[in-house]
Amino acid sequence: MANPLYPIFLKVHQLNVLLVGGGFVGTEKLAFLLKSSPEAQVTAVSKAFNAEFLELAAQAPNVTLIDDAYDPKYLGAKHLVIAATNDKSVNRQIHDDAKERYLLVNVADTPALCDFYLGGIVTKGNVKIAISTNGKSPTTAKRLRQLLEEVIPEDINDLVENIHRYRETLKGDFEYKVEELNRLTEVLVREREKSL
Ligand SMILES: C[C@@]1(CC(=O)O)C2=NC(=C\c3[nH]c(c(CCC(=O)O)c3CC(=O)O)Cc3[nH]c(c(CC(=O)O)c3CCC(=O)O)/C=C3\N/C(=C\2)[C@@H](CCC(=O)O)[C@]3(C)CC(=O)O)/[C@H]1CCC(=O)O
Ligand SMILES: NC(=O)c1ccc[n+]([C@@H]2O[C@H](COP(=O)([O-])OP(=O)(O)OC[C@H]3O[C@@H](n4cnc5c(N)ncnc54)[C@H](O)[C@@H]3O)[C@@H](O)[C@H]2O)c1
Repeated sequence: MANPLYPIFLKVHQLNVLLVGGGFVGTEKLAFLLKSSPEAQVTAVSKAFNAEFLELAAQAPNVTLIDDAYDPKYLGAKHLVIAATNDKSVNRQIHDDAKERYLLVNVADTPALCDFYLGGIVTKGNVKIAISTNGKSPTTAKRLRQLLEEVIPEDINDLVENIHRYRETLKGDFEYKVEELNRLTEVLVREREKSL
């Protein structure tokens, strides 16, 4: 089964996102984006915004609302585009205009037109896990997110912070640092193997 998706972790507070559509789906996409990245820079264009969308946007420092129908001029100076209107032909147009400009585009109602998917996201301090089902079952991505939120301990971040601090103290060449950090953390894998 082919699953060629390559996950990356975007700094959306330093990228410009265009979100078209301020209805149910637009709200869902904005909510998950802001949950993970509260300072995401988002320009939202829609003929109308629902109350929940307006409330979310009002609390976010970098969300700008534009009451208008989609126009290709809104693609200017953007890095990422999310099309979430309820008009398939408009969503298709946004896709085509974005591709013409080499922008990455997500069309919420048409997986085949997406350059990237938004995923289920688990955050525990500095640890972030993104989940996708290759576009096949968003409900499964949500359930896996909930499961991992439960089972991954909150103090996983203490481990990361401690190893980070130790890493900062390491002198020597790159090869030595790699060996030392691997030696130190080997026990994490070993203990797990023993308990299986
Ligand atoms: C993960 C999550 C992230 C987020 O939204 O940020 C996300 N969808 C979530 C929830 C969710 N979405 C839908 C349901 C209802 C049940 C169901 O269909 O399962 C539920 C569940 C619920 O709400 O309970 C309906 C739906 N979604 C898409 C379509 C169109 C289609 O498939 O054709 C339809 C049908 C519309 C219709 O029938 O009219 C499409 C996409 N949704 C994706 C992501 C991308 C694939 C991700 C992957 O690879 O798994 C992709 C391809 C594009 C995109 O949107 O990026 C978020 C959970 C976040 C969380 O809780 O942690
Ligand atoms: N990806 C997902 O997670 C997911 C989930 C459910 C539904 N969908 C699909 O997504 C689509 C959107 O559904 P919805 O429930 O959000 O609809 P909705 O009616 O709640 O919202 C649509 C929004 O698009 C805006 N809009 C319409 N035409 C526009 C234009 N030309 N320019 C700018 N804004 C415009 C409207 O003003 C409205 O705010 C549907 O096709 C639905 O099947 C996707």
